[in-house]
Amino acid sequence: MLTGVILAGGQSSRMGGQDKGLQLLAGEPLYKHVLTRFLPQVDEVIISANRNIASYRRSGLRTIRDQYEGFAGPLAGIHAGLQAAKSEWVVCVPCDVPALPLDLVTRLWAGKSDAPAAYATDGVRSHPTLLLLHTRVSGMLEDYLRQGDRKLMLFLERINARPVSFADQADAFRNFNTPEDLKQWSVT
Ligand SMILES: Nc1nc2c(ncn2[C@@H]2O[C@H](COP(=O)(O)OP(=O)(O)OP(=O)(O)O)[C@@H](O)[C@H]2O)c(=O)[nH]1
Repeated sequence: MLTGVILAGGQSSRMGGQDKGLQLLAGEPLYKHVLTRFLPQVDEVIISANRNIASYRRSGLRTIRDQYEGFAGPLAGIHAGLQAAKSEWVVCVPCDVPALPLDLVTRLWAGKSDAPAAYATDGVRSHPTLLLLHTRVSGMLEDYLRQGDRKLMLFLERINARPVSFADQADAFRNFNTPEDLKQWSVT
């Protein structure tokens, strides 16, 4: 069994504070585009959010809040996902990558080798929020967060996470941070 977690609990400051996952793209909330491509790859999807919980729950999906208050960043959402998962392995994706690879999970799974985690790269940049990880790293993550550390890439280095290249589909990582990004999508 594999649990999928959509990370949708950020502040969306570059989106003017408007919840990014709920912004409309082609008439559908951004997170729903992600869900369409993600759901067939996992057994269950959980939404990790910090506000507008009722809107996310309307999708019928289990929606959880971070245990670390105050928008602690993606690692806090990953932590909440690891706590909530019923499976040993969890795969996380951000709510703002509507073209995410359809073979994301298969390739992360193959690329992790014997490591407890694997994350995507587009051949140039790392995309650490597209991440497969084993629940056995929960304790380490909890210690890390409790010490006030928030840097996702640094944590992934500590647990020896493997990068997995998706250089053949770099466009799949296009994401949305500003209202202009959303407008651009409709014209391209
Ligand atoms: N659960 C959870 N998810 C988060 C948190 N911070 C960011 N995310 C998610 O992680 C992904 C990447 O976040 P960013 O785009 O870097 O940050 P953001 O806060 O959403 O947006 P900015 O404020 O504009 O940087 C997005 O899918 C966010 O929704 C958090 O504190 N908790």
